[in-house]
Amino acid sequence: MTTPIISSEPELGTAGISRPTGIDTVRVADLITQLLVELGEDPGRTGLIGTPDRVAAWWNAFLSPGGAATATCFTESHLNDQLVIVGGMSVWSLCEHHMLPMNLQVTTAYVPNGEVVGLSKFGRIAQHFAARLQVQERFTRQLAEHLTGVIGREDIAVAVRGLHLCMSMRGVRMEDARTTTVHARGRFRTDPVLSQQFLTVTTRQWAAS
Ligand SMILES: Nc1nc2c(ncn2[C@@H]2O[C@H](COP(=O)(O)OP(=O)(O)OP(=O)(O)O)[C@@H](O)[C@H]2O)c(=O)[nH]1
Ligand SMILES: [Zn+2]
Repeated sequence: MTTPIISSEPELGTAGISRPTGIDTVRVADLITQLLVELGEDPGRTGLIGTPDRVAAWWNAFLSPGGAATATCFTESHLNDQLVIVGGMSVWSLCEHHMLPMNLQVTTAYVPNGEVVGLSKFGRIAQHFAARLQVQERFTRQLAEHLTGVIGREDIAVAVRGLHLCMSMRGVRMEDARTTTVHARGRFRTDPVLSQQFLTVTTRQWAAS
């Protein structure tokens, strides 16, 4: 039987936002020691002393990066037709098929309607959804769906450009491959001008980076 590439749906929509944080670092360090042995290494040699603890600490930090997926909003009653694009955000996640890093460059956009969202929150929310074993497409959708809840309307667009180490440092070994995913909702689906403005700004930012 073929294993589906996107095989699981660990978190639907905005559900599961308060994921349990913290792992058993002692147990994880012990497992890393076992892995080193299986890989033919001597976990007691000088260079590897402390490695299992460091790896366990890294997993702990990766899975619970701090910062909730909540957003601070400010009333701006006169603002109801401006396009706000926050780009240049870069987060690291782990591909769930190979457990190798993927770098995700994220651009988000929305149209305020009497309220603006604190800009840093777009980055924090992106970090929140990156801090797990992921696939880029699911990350993109989770971010868009969560932001829809934050602004209380559907007028959200998210574009992500991914560099997958499983595709560049191993396997097919294509170092320049980049994957682009776009999730447009509300007016970003129905208004071609808005959609075009979003894509133009996004692609210009990516070209410049
Ligand atoms: N759609 C999608 N695929 C991904 C993502 N990250 C990794 N993959 C792919 O997951 C697939 C796993 O394919 P498999 O055939 O099971 O694994 P594999 O033999 O290691 O495949 P190769 O990478 O081609 O060597 C690969 O094609 C990866 O490129 C992602 O974020 N989204
Ligand atoms: Zn992979």
